[in-house]
Amino acid sequence: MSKSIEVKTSQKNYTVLVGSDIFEDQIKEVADSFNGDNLFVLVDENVEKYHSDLINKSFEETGKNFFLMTVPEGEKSKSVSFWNTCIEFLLENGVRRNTPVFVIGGGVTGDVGGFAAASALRGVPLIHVPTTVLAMVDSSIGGKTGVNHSTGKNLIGAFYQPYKVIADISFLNTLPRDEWTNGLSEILKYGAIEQVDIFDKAEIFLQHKIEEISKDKLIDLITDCIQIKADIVEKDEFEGNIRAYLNFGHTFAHALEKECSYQSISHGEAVYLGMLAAIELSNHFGAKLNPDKLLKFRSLYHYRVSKEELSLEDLTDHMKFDKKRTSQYIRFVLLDEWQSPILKEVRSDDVIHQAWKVALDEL
Ligand SMILES: O=C(O)C(=O)C[C@@H](O)[C@H](O)[C@H](O)COP(=O)(O)O
Repeated sequence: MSKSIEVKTSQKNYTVLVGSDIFEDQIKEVADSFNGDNLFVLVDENVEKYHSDLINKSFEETGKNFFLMTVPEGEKSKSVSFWNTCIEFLLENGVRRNTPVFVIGGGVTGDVGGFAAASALRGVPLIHVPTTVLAMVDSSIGGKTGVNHSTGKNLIGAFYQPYKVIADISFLNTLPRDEWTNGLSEILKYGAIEQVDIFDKAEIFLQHKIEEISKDKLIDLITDCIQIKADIVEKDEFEGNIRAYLNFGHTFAHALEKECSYQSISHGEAVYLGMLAAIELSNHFGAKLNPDKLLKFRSLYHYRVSKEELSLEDLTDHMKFDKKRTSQYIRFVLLDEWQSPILKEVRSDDVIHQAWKVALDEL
């Protein structure tokens, strides 16, 4: 079974294909749709480790020359310096405006590789091949590309829509368990901001061992999430208003990731705590949200950081670089009720600290 979603944006319309064992055929089909003789491939080092035979065979079968570069794992690759390495790789090997660049990996590879594709020659065709749950349901969709800066996460980048997204769930077979949980947070986010039945569908992660999850149910859930994101992106491509709702929990999360030097906490682990903090903050402003909807999934998260290591003042300071700010105050995505997100400026650090405390008690 495979499912496709069309994403319509001002830059381009594109297809997101979700299925199992679709990689090889899709690479050939996409490669055939371009005239030139060359292809570029940026691939995450772990994906390459487990899937190099499939990747090499698939690109060899296109009959074109392919230049392949490995992207080291981890958030350290989301840097200006590694973006520059990608640019040198593309330019020195003769990338042209019509040369497709395939970016194969999770959120880090997609973000930095996507930004390289967005900026080389002011834009070359980008094909996202997300290989993690997080990248399939979130980061490969909607055109956000970029790298981190010393002042904060994702502060340099561009909106650059891909030519196509190929989400082959067979790559998930080699994904470590904690990486599944990393993606679960973004799935739960869609439940919180938009579609209540996502919470029920996400229970497959509680009910089954990863290897026993039905492929059809997984494809169904991933497709639902992509459709929610596609609908939001179509209405507000450049985050003028409602796209910011996709940032639910992220103002807290990005601060946590920075405080942990992007090492001892993953993006998804941080988003989970960030959503708990955002729920507490929403309740402070009058919502009546029961956090059990999220806490039900707590056992799937294995944190390596303790609350004693974290300073509320430092965490709150990091939030001051958040991109959603339009004044001196931090702007949060909160909920009036489940599936009813709002943007709200919060003026009191004490109120923010209280939200942090409640979330960090989960550590
Ligand atoms: O696509 C979006 O818009 C999102 O905000 C999705 C987020 O889940 C994602 O983590 C995104 O990369 C965060 O972007 P940022 O603009 O807050 O850096």
